Amino acid sequence: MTGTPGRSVVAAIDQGTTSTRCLLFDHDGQMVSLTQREHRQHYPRPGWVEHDAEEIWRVVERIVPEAVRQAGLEPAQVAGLGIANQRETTVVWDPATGRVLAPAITWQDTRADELVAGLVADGHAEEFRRRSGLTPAGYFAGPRLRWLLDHVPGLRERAGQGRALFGTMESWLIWQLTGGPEGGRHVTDVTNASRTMMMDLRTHTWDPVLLDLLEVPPAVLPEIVPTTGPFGACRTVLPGVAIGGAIGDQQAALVGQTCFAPGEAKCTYGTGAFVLLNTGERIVDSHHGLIPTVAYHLRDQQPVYALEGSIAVTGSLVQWFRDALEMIPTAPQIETLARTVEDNGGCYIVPAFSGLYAPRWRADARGIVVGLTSYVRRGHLARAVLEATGWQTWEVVRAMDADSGIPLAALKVDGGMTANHLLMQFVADVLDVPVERPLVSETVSLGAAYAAGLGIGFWADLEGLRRNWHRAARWTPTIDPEHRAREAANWSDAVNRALGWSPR
Ligand SMILES: Nc1ncnc2c1ncn2[C@@H]1O[C@H](COP(=O)(O)OP(=O)(O)O)[C@@H](O)[C@H]1O
Ligand SMILES: O=P(O)(O)OC[C@H](O)CO
Repeated sequence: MTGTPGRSVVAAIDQGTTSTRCLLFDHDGQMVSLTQREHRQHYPRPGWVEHDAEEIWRVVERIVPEAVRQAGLEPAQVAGLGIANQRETTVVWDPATGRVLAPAITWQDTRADELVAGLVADGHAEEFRRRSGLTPAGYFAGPRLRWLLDHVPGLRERAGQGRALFGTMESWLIWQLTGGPEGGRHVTDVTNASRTMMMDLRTHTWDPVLLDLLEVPPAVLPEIVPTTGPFGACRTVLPGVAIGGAIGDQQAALVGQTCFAPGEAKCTYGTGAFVLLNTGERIVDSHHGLIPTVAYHLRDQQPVYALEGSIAVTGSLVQWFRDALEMIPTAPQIETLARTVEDNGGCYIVPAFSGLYAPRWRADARGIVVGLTSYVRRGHLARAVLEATGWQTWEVVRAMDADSGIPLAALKVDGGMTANHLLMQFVADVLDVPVERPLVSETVSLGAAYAAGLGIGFWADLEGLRRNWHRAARWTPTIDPEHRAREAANWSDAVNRALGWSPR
């Protein structure tokens, strides 16, 4: 065993879309304690989704010491801290006061779509693709920063003078943890920076041409560092504890699932769903709507890349079914309701609430329910809600097979929705590959802990971590291929009907 004697655990913060968790892991990757707290979601206009970054920081200040206390430990017994975060969510703050200068614009927010459409219409799409690897979309952080610079009074002037800082959530938290206005470090990890449309995917530096196109002053940007930092040590919350790693949450899940070899893939089913395929040192240029992205970069090693299919709406459709339509009292009860019927009754739901992300990237799509007849019951709708997640995964995996030339052999899954057996069986059926869930379902936190632990020498190498992965559940395909083909055709037809919706 490596690590410092007396320091027996690594702490991980998983700053997610709906809540923040703090987990402590021991050397075998076993969870020692967990604390969690939700934060508020703000929907000031249709298509806008905001968070209060100060509220999230207060949550972190509270839950991290709680997790250490719950484990019966002192901060001095924590070997290191790792951070995983919701990606693309854009924060701007005042370095003198540590106060935010605007609400954080989250990754689900569509307000930058128009701006991106303008950049594309002006012929800049290829430039962004060539340099950042990304097909321009309002999903990425750079366009959101530009929106803020254009709309928050005085922000552009402040930014040019170094009186405003930009960061994604991990950057904001690291700055606070390392001292805030008293010398906090303004850094971002490379996996998060690769989601901004401002970073050169090969050199891992801010690209001056893209900054010009987005009219972003360099003074506002954090320094890009590898996944394992250096980030410095905490001056508050866990004083003296080294921040050993920071990583976007979907990349963290890839690490937590130990998908370290090219060809290994995972899908995390939370608010949205994110399929990541490890492509090793190769950047795979997508022709089918996927995102080449940095998977992780361990200091002094070659960066590892991934191909990603980002699906905006999966678990949030279940939430909508629960809260807006009041069809079920709790999310897990969707499975009970769906099991009251044999099939979807001819009904399909395309949840294009934020347009459609991968592989179609159509900002002009909106949600539809098709195939309604008087035969359709609530149970059929519940099936259609769950099947929407399966078919969206199918579209992404098909695109991945085409782009990478590596047909998927199996899919490792995690996230809140994987508690749903009906859904996981459906995913195995439509993908026609086995689907596997690990014993430690908190893979995002585990991945953040692994990043931190590798950064500080608590764990020696990636390969050793594979021994910590244990299978808890496996679903294998059982569907009749002809039935699958018919249903796939119906789904594709439904998606086509969701495109190009532009109400007057
Ligand atoms: N049994 C279930 N069946 C289907 N969906 C579920 C189930 N349990 C939770 N969910 C959905 O999973 C999501 C929560 O998963 P989680 O991994 O915590 O998400 P996030 O990290 O995005 O906040 C919610 O959107 C919820 O609707
Ligand atoms: O917080 P999650 O799990 O919903 O993940 C959000 C993604 O990182 C957005 O790209």
